[in-house]
Amino acid sequence: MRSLHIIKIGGNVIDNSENLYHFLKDFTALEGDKILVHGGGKVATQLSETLGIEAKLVDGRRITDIETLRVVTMVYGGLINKNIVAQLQRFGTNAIGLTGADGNFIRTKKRPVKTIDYGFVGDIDSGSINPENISRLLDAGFTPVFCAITHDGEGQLLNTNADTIASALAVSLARLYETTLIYCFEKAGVLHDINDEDSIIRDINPERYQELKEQQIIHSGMLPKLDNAFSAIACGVKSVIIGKSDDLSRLQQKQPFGTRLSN
Ligand SMILES: Nc1ncnc2c1ncn2[C@@H]1O[C@H](COP(=O)(O)OP(=O)(O)O)[C@@H](O)[C@H]1O
Ligand SMILES: CC(=O)N[C@@H](CCC(=O)OP(=O)(O)O)C(=O)O
Repeated sequence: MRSLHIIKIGGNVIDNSENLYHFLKDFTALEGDKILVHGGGKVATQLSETLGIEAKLVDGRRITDIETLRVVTMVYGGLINKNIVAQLQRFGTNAIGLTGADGNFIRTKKRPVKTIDYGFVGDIDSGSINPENISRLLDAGFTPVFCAITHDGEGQLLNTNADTIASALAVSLARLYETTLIYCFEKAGVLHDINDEDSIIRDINPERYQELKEQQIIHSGMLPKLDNAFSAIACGVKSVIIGKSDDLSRLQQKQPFGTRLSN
């Protein structure tokens, strides 16, 4: 089975042009098939506020009314995606920038209204992704770069969390590839003390995860990231790593890199 790396970068890396430059250079140097997934929540929040549209997030998920959908489509599908693609092309990666609507790669369902109406937010289910289609792109020599925009198949674009997209792609492609999912962000990994970059927790299994949650060592944005990560492992993804975008080259050099999750 061929190996595949699915790497996700979040808003704090994208927002810092120097960090983004180094990350994309190291991403290019990584050998073998690979897919990049990017968020950009921080940039979307900044632009919303500039435009006088209040940004509302509940449990890390953006309430996406029609105005906000316009903003995130422009920011994720346009500004950030095309900027990343152009930079990758400069480094020699033949990147192709995609929303989930392009090629019908990721079809989602609008989140049903329960206690909260999230608006135009799309949830991924088991039929959302066709791995054979994505595999064809990889075989043709392209490196797909997915943003956080998906569609419902009936003409409606939807906003979908980028961590969730990365995890769902990894699960779906695990049928065809030996898949490694890597979440890159601005810290060195899951830290014992969030203010101490040397306090990396090298390995976490589900039992340790429970303890770390109870001790409130892991909180906020790290909770959905780890929930996504453990569900990916449970569904056949070979390994999940959470680490700093600046340290990606360590992977190629087989040096310790971030936090590794295991069952
Ligand atoms: N134990 C921990 N180690 C590292 N980060 C943590 C931890 N617990 C909570 N976090 C928080 O999780 C955040 C990462 O989640 P998020 O902001 O969703 O990432 P992304 O940049 O990928 O969107 C970090 O910026 C940090 O504030
Ligand atoms: C529904 C939902 O919350 N979508 C996310 C998509 C972007 C994202 O995930 O960006 P980061 O990875 O930078 O946080 C949002 O609009 O914030």
